[in-house]
Amino acid sequence: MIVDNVPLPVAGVFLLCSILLVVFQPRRQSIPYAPGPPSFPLIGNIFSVNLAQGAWKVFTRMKDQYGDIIFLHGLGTNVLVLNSQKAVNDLLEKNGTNYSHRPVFTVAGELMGLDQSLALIPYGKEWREHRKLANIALSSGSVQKYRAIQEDLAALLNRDILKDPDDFFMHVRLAAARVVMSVTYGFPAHGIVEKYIIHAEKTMKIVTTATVPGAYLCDLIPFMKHLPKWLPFMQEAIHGKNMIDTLVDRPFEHIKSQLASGTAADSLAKDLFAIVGGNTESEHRIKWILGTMYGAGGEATYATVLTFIMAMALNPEKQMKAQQELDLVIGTERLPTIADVPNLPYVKAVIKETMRWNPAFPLGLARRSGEDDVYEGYFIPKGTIVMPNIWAIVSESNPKYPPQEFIPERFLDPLVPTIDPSVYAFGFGRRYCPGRYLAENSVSIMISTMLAAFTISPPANHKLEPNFSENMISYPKPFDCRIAPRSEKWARLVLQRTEQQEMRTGILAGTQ
Ligand code: HEM
Repeated sequence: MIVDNVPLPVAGVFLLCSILLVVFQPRRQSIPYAPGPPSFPLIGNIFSVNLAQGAWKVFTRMKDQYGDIIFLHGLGTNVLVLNSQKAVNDLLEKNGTNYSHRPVFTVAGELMGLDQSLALIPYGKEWREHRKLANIALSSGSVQKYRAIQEDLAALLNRDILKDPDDFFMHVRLAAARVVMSVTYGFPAHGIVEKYIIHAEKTMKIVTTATVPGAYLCDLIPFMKHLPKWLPFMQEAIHGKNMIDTLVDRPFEHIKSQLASGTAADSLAKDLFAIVGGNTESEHRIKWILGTMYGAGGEATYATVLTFIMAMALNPEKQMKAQQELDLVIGTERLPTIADVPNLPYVKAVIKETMRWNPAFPLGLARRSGEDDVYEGYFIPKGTIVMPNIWAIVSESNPKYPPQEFIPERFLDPLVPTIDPSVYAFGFGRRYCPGRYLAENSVSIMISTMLAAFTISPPANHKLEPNFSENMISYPKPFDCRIAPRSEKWARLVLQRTEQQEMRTGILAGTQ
């Protein structure tokens, strides 16, 4: 929790106010809250888990003691953790009317302006308008027209890795961002776009830190937003707002001028303008939908592909099995395409296992309850922050196969079926990830082409340990591995593939 940048006396006054609020708030009825860690007078048990750092593992361990739902409370904030697929289904899927709100983030939402983005907009009329457009533009049918771009950009990723394998983190990051940028705005992969991507990365660091429930004391004590602007957390909010405004505005102005001059390529932007036209209200909406796609879409794709690279370096025999399947089904004369993936059951199992082994959003994206509710005999007050613990769902997914091990075969076992990650990795119910189909195509083409062209091995001089960051989006922490073409022939094929597409489309040539 970011409390260290608020002067102590100020924090003290607001802490006192919130304690008084808690003490004098109306008493609830006698239905008990769900179990949770020991509670202290006034501050409750809200500080017993650090919500901003790896809380999913702590909650999963607590499941043995407290069960499928865990309640934390304190300083006027209530948090309910859902530790099983059943609890998630019962609340987030079946009772979507009550559980499709997002937490109120005073700093990220109100002060930085993110409450205009589809991911944070309060559940209601405006969210439905945004969501309707996003669903049309990103439906499984609509995203088919981006397949060729996704394949081209996966080929470009392979070329970058071939030329400079040690910098694979950067190449994957750039590839994931390029896909979202090309699909969202139709911009080519080089030139000014790289500046947009660098800016987006810096902005997303701010966003993912600020949108963890309780990240700022001000989120727990909202009237702190009236404090002077010179306070460090207010300065952070002002800086965040400037960064977010630039992220949303700059590419939008760029695409608008391309649309006006008739030079815009196929993109979500073009589709959305065609659907709703361009009055001021709809322009504002389109601007924020596009900005959200572009912000939300890259990070999780990047995290998933890096997790795959780490899994391959740790599991050479699984990698070999996938390569044998590719050689048998596709041959050794070309890279796979998105259309090939359904014919590659083991490669598909590797992709699913990657999303299960370390899900990009281990604690989902938090929700908020709109009304008081009772579940399994426990009281859930209105305004409770609800966290689906995807990590716990993953752990319960198949007792026959240890959850911490990378075993794609778990998805091919007809006798003891494992839950498909599409059931949890992209969220739940009405706020389910609208970018799922696009993301699945990106992830599967990047993974299958890398499997076809390269062998990924652990570093020669030290043991590789699987370590992941513990933020809202979980990535592998920086690690070394060796990535080499499977043969000279594969190296040539990778180069030829990008040369052909550069000649064919010019999309990679950087013509702005
Ligand atoms: C592997 C890649 C991805 C993963 C694992 C992923 C996962 C998720 C998850 C877990 C949520 C929260 C849903 C909930 O509250 O239940 C979400 C929301 C969202 N995702 Fe994705 N996502 C990915 C890629 C994308 C892409 C490519 C886009 C856009 C092009 C996108 C756009 C969004 C948006 C706009 C939301 C907010 C939806 C709302 O609040 O109504 N995501 N995603």
